[in-house]
Amino acid sequence: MAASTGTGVGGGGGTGTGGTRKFKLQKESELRVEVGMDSPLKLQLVIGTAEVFGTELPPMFWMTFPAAHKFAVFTWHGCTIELDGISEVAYVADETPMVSYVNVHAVLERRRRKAKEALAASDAPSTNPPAGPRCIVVGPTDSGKSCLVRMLLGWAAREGWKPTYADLDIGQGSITIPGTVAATPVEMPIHPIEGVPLDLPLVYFYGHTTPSVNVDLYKVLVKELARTLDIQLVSNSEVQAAGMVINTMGWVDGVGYELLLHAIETLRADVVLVLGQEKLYSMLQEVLKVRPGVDIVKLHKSGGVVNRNSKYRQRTRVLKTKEYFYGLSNDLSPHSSVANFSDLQVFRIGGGPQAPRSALPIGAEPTADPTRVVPVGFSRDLLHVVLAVSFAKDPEHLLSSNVAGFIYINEIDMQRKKVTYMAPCPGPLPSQLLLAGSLAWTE
Ligand SMILES: Nc1ncnc2c1ncn2[C@@H]1O[C@H](COP(=O)(O)OP(=O)(O)OP(=O)(O)O)[C@@H](O)[C@H]1O
Repeated sequence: MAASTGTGVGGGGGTGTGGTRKFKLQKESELRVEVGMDSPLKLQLVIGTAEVFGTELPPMFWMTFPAAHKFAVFTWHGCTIELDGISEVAYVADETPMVSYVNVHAVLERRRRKAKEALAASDAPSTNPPAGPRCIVVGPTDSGKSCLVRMLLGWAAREGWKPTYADLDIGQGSITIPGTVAATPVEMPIHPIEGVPLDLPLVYFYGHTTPSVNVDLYKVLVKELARTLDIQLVSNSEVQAAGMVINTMGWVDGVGYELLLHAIETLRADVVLVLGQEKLYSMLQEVLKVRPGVDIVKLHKSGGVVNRNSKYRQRTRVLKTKEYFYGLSNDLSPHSSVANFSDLQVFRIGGGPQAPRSALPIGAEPTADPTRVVPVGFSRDLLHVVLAVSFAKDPEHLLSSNVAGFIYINEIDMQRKKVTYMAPCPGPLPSQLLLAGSLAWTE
């Protein structure tokens, strides 16, 4: 990708720059920015029109992007952008894959219209009603999947659709906290800083940030998510016609590849967008040719996508969890409560012997059952752990139930048998059934 560094006007762009500076962008170019690690950066659109990953910027309005944020401001027709604050990187690039991305949007748009017309014409409920496109975005880590997903959702919402956003990325997912698979309808373009507005998302708790910890559990949860979405979609033709945009993990080899195929099949994706990897594209083409009606499209990775190291990813995960309780700019006040150990029941999924040795064939070793629901006693091990509050009515349904939200364990008093926890809002918890994984965070 050719990149013309900083068409700075009266201040200059480039690396590690501070102060106020302007950038003039020609049509179909973008300003790529990496905010400094320690302080936020302000940005405003001075002239013309521009968008950040599918969401239009309001004119003459300073927006504050948090420290370490990486993004691009793209313009279809030309614009002038002003920055104020420290940027590690800020340069203008005139070669982007945006035209190919918007062409995909145009195809999805036609399919939505067709589904809407077909739904309007069919008066009797059917077991296989016409549906909008189910588009899944796949590719290795840091190939720009999440940003493409945002753009496709944003462009659809701008046309008045309400597509369903499903996020299967447990490492860097953006709907609630890491360690979950989730879905939510998107009614308006996703805010470049605040993210998806959470209008009762459907969330399943996996509890870990890598799928290899419990591959079977991950598959069960994706299946449950798909099943519940199917039920919801059938009763709402507007959402049904708008279809889905699905984000996936960047793990595309071995078990990761198997999980991708599982997701494509389980969520019945019919448009597979492969970002930035020829090998993955060929493999999927070969495997999916037996499934007619599935289009596989190869797309270029943007030259602007930034590689994030494991330290950066870990930091993002902590910030995302913190944001759940405190809000993006510390604008929420989480509530602290004390409960008796006997008031709450904590469980973990996975582990424990599957069957007693006596019930197994001679010579066979009992293996851990990855989907077994195991009670967890209160101990200091639960200190600083994030627990999910399940919607399950009883422990038998914990595996298949979605969750209402999360609490954080601040203190465990083993002598008085009391636990102090933080919840996003006051009042009793919607359920006493809690799920633990390996998600923890020290304030
Ligand atoms: N055109 C661009 N200019 C500047 N930054 C960009 C651009 N596109 C993406 N980025 C940034 O690059 C990083 C990686 O992009 P993104 O999150 O979309 O990748 P991903 O494939 O979803 O990664 P992962 O699989 O690891 O979650 C993000 O911080 C994103 O904001």
